[in-house]
Amino acid sequence: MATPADAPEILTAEGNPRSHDTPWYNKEEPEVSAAARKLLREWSEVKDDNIVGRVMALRDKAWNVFPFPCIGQYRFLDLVLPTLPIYTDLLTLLKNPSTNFLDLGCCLGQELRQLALDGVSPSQLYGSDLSAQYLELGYELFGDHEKFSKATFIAADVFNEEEKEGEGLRALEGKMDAIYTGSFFHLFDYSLQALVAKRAVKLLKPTPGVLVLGRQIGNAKPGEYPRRISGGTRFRHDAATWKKLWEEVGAETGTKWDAQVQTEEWSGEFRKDNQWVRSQPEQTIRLRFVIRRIE
Ligand SMILES: C[S@@+](CC[C@H](N)C(=O)[O-])C[C@H]1O[C@@H](n2cnc3c(N)ncnc32)[C@H](O)[C@@H]1O
Repeated sequence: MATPADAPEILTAEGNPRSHDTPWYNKEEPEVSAAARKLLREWSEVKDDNIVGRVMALRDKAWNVFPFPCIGQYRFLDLVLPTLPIYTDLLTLLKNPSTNFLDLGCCLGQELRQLALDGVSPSQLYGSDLSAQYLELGYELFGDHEKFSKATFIAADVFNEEEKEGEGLRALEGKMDAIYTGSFFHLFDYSLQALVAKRAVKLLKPTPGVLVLGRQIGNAKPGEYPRRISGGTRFRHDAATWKKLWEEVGAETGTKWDAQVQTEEWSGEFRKDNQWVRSQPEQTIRLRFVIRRIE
């Protein structure tokens, strides 16, 4: 497998990564998608005229927690789960009140709010993130402390193996029917991704049919690529390496997984000072996936 450690990163964060001059901090107003507008209007009862201001103010608070490109570029409003081919079936599954859904690395938790708007009971919805501040900012963005109080949010490090029984993510082990991971695996190198996948296997009910869903950035030339903010690398998959990781995880956990993967080319361009700027290495792709336990 290629390891393009010398692959050019088009943009890096130099100096203070929280500076508003960081390449992926978009100083312009967000173009809020129709789907995100609908969610903010119908779930959060925000008036149309107030949406952009609310999103910009919230983005700056989230940026100060950690300057992820998805925060700087307002991608915390992306609603990807409803675009997965399995979404209608997922809603049908979650009509059963004994089923549970976890968004792992949920950040502000927009996908969970969409599920609730689409009729899933908040008591079946779980979100987890390293940052308690992001979880709190999610309540602030969606204005739903009360309305969403039956949902469960857990601030936890997915790699923390020291949790006591009944605490943190450990409290959810064996309880989930589906786990969503949006722009999450791609934060880590290959060996850490394998650990996340094994953690997901533990969090799911120990039975065929359970699902791991998500999206992430990859590369047609799969391998380890340098991180832009902190040191180290993150592994960029193509469909074949992503499937292979799940084969390996299956072999190590005594399970078997069918991975359906869609890929598309993606330049990762964004608006910066009225220009389009490339943010990702050559041959970057986006992957959307539905991974189902079959044994
Ligand atoms: C790029 S954001 C993606 C957010 C969201 N899933 C989405 O699709 O919009 C990645 C999220 O993973 C969280 N994260 C990073 N490392 C983590 C860890 N070790 N354990 C749990 N969450 C982590 C970050 O705090 C951040 O909210």
